[in-house]
Amino acid sequence: MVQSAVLGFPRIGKNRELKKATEAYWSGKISAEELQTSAKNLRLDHWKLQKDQGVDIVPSNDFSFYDQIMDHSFTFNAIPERYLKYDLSPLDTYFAMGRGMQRPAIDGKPAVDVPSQEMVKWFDSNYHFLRPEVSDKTEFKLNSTKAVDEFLEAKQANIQTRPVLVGPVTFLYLAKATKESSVKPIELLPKLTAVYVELLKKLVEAGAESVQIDEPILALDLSKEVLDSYKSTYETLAQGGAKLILTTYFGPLKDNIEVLKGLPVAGIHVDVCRAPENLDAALSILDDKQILSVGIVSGRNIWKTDFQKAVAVIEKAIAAIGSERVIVASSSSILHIPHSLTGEDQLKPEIKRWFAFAVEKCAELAILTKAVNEGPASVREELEANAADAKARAESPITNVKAVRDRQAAVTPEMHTRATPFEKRYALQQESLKLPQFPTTTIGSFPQTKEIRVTRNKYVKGSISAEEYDAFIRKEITDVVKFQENIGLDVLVHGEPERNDMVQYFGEKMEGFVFTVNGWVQSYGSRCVRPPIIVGDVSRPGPMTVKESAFAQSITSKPMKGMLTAPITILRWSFPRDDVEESVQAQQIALGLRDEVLDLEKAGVRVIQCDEPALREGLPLRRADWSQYVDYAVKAFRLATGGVKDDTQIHSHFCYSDFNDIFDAIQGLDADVVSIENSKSDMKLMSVLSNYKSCIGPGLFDIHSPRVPPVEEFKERIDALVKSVPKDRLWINPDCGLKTRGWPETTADLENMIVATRMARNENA
Ligand SMILES: CN1c2c(nc(N)[nH]c2=O)NC[C@@H]1CNc1ccc(C(=O)N[C@@H](CCC(=O)N[C@@H](CCC(=O)N[C@@H](CCC(=O)O)C(=O)O)C(=O)O)C(=O)O)cc1
Ligand SMILES: N[C@@H](CCS)C(=O)O
Ligand SMILES: [Zn+2]
Repeated sequence: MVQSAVLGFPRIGKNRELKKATEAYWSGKISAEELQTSAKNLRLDHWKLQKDQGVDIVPSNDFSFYDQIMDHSFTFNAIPERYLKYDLSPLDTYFAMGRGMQRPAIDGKPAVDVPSQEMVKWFDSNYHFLRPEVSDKTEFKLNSTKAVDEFLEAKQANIQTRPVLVGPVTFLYLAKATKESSVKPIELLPKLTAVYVELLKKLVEAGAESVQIDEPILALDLSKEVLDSYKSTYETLAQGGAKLILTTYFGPLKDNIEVLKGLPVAGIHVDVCRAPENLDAALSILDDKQILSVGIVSGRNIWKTDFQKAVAVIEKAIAAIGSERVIVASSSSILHIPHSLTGEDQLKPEIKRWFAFAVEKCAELAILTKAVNEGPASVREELEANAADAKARAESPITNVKAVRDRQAAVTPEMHTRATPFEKRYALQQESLKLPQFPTTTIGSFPQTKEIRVTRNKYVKGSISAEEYDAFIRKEITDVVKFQENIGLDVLVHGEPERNDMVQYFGEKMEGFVFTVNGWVQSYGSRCVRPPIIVGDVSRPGPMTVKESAFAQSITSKPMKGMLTAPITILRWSFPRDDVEESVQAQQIALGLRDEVLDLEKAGVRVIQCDEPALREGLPLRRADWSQYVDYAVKAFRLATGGVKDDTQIHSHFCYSDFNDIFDAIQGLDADVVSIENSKSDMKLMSVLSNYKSCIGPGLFDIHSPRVPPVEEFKERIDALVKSVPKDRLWINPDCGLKTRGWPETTADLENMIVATRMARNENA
């Protein structure tokens, strides 16, 4: 019999219970025990839910208080010394690794001041993980039995789960070596693998029938050294005695499939949503006992699975190896999609029928499994309904809007190019903006206070009027503008108080998108987003930001930066269509933004920032596919911004990435100023900065942490930057927007940043 499996379930909870409980713990409103109880209840709910939908193999240890990779750092004792010296509880040590900690000495306990670990994107998704840090001094040992405890917790509730571990090769590949270390992380594999064996033995003792071991890096281009390490690593892991299902996802395995041949694992999992060719590749290397887990229900998008096509794929696997050896699975963890469609009653029924969220994906897995086990007739109604939904979507008029397609057909190469080269137009901008050396600015958002969120919530629910909400937003903008003037920033922002989210807000203003009320997806830690869904051709019916930016400019003599989200970020942080190329969707969004940019310019806004933080994460996982992506991504940005006058200054912003990979693309955007996250990545940008041809503002402080760097730290960072960036090209700014910060630390951060900038100006005048 074929079995169904989920590789990981969203942990945040139907109503973001985990977010609320963790944040309540951080603010001292609930105890550690209360937090643990909430987490336990959620885990139990989620196991039951998956079982109730009919899933055979449900995961455990997919739960995390902050991030599953950080859980592994913690489990295997890859905890940098800086988190251990304060004698914090294990839970607080863990959270300090995730979000840093800064607190004064209290009750005889010493003051704590420690930044968080580096946060990076999980492959090409909008989820972020905390990069493990290792060194030759790291003493791997079993520091936590979380995986075993959660397995036993489920067992106690009579639910047999399959524990999930991130594989040791992936863990070390994603890790970085501490500065003092002379060892490459991957060289630590033998030491780390020995501890994995210990953990696997414990899981087997506890009763685990099989263990899911995730090696997603197999979808990347890998060096021979990394590929060669699989054989010895998995031969050692076999000593743990667990039946291992080695899990790959997010892309084609291509030649990497060869390293899986002959590995002592019970089975392998491949993603056939992203890469249908993985099926044949996997079938070609399995031995005559190994299981094939077919990842056919997408863990990355919200579209209903095409049952007819999926059944054909599964039947092919069954024909090749027999039904006892086939598992029908989600393509990856379904962490990346919202919890459930229940309650999304605002969605038009004719569109809602196109979607499946996490709970519905579980039901899809059960239906597909039944279809192949008991024959299509056993689920005839479901198959017919699914086919009718697909047909209705294909025939919907919103998927092909003539006016949008005509406009796309009329795009010319000239529309992508500014009239004058950077050097000349920057001189004109300097003349008009009159900015000092090392101009200071922020990335756009200021603290989204409880009051802002609650007021917006009232407006959305209709308990305050549009006029009252507008007046509230104007007051917020006024306060933020006055604050920036007082503190001495040079290029101001309006603070983005009217925006629920930098992508959702724009989606809501454009045609072609739909929205959820509760479709939250974890982005990092307790932070969630509600990605809009692109269902049809996209266009912009009217101005989206002009009212707020023009108002903000009208109340100050300093330059006000208009703030937009750029095409690729709108596309990537939404759920894109799967029936149209992403390049086409990016161009549609770009045309809408082009109109907005020109309207802002007309309204007297002389500096316009188009944030493109998702540019790096959009890079395909394989280098061979990069140039095609970079080409349309860069064109989309240039189409959005290329129509402005010479003295209108275009900014862009990037965060959370390894920029070395996209440096040429960033240069290709032809923006006048870019701000780039830098503070947490050990200033690793420095090596490429001197090659950048326009102005650049490497971020000076980490906005994810409440920790306030002292003036000296800011000054050291500026001094280091002055050595790499020409003095007339360096801008000073934070890493990213300040929306997640409170006002006290925002004020202190910016004050310190400005004091340090003034010191640097005096020294470099
Ligand atoms: C820059 N980043 C972003 C990414 N993706 C996006 N789509 N958007 C981004 O900004 N990816 C990379 C990074 C990830 N960083 C972040 C940073 C911050 C958040 C965040 O703060 N998320 C908020 C939710 C934001 C939001 O949608 N707010 C709405 C609804 C607020 C709300 O919860 N309202 C309550 C009622 C009010 C109350 O009592 O507080 C409710 O609905 O119950 C709004 O402001 O209107 C978060 O809270 O997690 C995300 C990613
Ligand atoms: N303008 C946005 C960019 C975040 S990446 C902000 O400031 O929040
Ligand atoms: Zn950012």
